[in-house]
Amino acid sequence: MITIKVPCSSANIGPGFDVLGISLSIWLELQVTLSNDDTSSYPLNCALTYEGEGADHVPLDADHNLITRTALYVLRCHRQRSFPPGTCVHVINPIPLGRGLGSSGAAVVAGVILANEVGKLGLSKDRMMDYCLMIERHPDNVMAAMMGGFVGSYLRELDAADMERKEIPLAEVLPEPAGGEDTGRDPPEPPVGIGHFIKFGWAKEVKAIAIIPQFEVSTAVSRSVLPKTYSAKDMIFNFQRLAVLTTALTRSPPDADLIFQAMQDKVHQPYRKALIPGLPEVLASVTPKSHPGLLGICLSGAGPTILALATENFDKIADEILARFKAENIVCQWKLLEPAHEGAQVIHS
Ligand SMILES: Nc1ncnc2c1ncn2[C@@H]1O[C@H](COP(=O)(O)OP(=O)(O)OP(=O)(O)O)[C@@H](O)[C@H]1O
Ligand SMILES: N[C@@H](CCO)C(=O)O
Repeated sequence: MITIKVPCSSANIGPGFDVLGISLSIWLELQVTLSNDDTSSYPLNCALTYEGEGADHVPLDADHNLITRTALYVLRCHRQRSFPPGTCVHVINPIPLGRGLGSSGAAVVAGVILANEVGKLGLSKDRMMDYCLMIERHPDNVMAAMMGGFVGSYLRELDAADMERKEIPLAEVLPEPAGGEDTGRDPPEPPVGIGHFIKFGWAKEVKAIAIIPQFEVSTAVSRSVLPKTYSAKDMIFNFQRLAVLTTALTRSPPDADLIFQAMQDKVHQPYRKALIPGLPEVLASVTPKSHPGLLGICLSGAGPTILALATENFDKIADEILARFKAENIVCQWKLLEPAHEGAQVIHS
């Protein structure tokens, strides 16, 4: 059996919109077997089963599921028209969908690795990232999920021909149904080296409290409310904090006042409050003074999950945030998470 494990991730960490991501300890798992079973009656030759978050509505045929559609894109770029006969994939997904914990990023990373394994493609993690970035076009979640830990990344400026390939509409990269219009043509291959990254340190005492509301905000909707242009003042506000934050989070013991201020943001959070009732009040509800141990608080990815970084007092910090959401009639669960420094893993057994 081949086991593929991909961590969830929290993107932005306040000022680092589309730049920063941290992978965290909730793991999407694929259990993959290549057997003599006849899978020819399944779409694309792949028998897919699923348990966990999204089990009641995630598509379960390989033609429509994000993980297998992603895998098929990579296979077709390598002139393999479907999965090898006898492919069975069981998905175990504890990552809540559409909550800002990188569920789609994990699914895309898992799909690319699935293709690499069943297609015996021998791609490096760096090259697999290019395929991920053709699908999830902002690098923060996929880079953290693939590489692990606290990661900063940028997309390289591509030359005109590569840029054209990179900007091919998503519907052409990832048609749905995936096998619906197999024209026999190979799909657009990604340019090489689209995204570059660096792993930052992470002070060992810093843990992540994820407060997860019981409603979904799709990333596409949450991006559609953002402005197209920003004032120099707001950009400089974020740049100043971003530069300080990436080092502040490596220092032991962490400086709570420095980190709290460095996690403020003027680029995405203010615009997303319309989608997340009570967001400004939640973000203002805990400070290092009111809740010792708290380092900083922000929206996780595109929301609605709230990420609070802290060294202690986890229950009290979570209780306060839960109470603020409750005042808006929003029920949440919360989890204490650790960084997943290893990133995506493949285990052969
Ligand atoms: N395990 C999975 N299997 C199939 N589809 C999935 C899986 N995980 C996520 N998806 C798809 O991705 C969608 C959620 O992606 P979306 O980008 O909106 O949110 P997110 O990735 O959870 O949050 P964020 O990007 O803010 O961290 C789901 O509605 C579903 O279509
Ligand atoms: N940087 C992205 C992360 C969500 O996928 C955003 O905030 O829209």
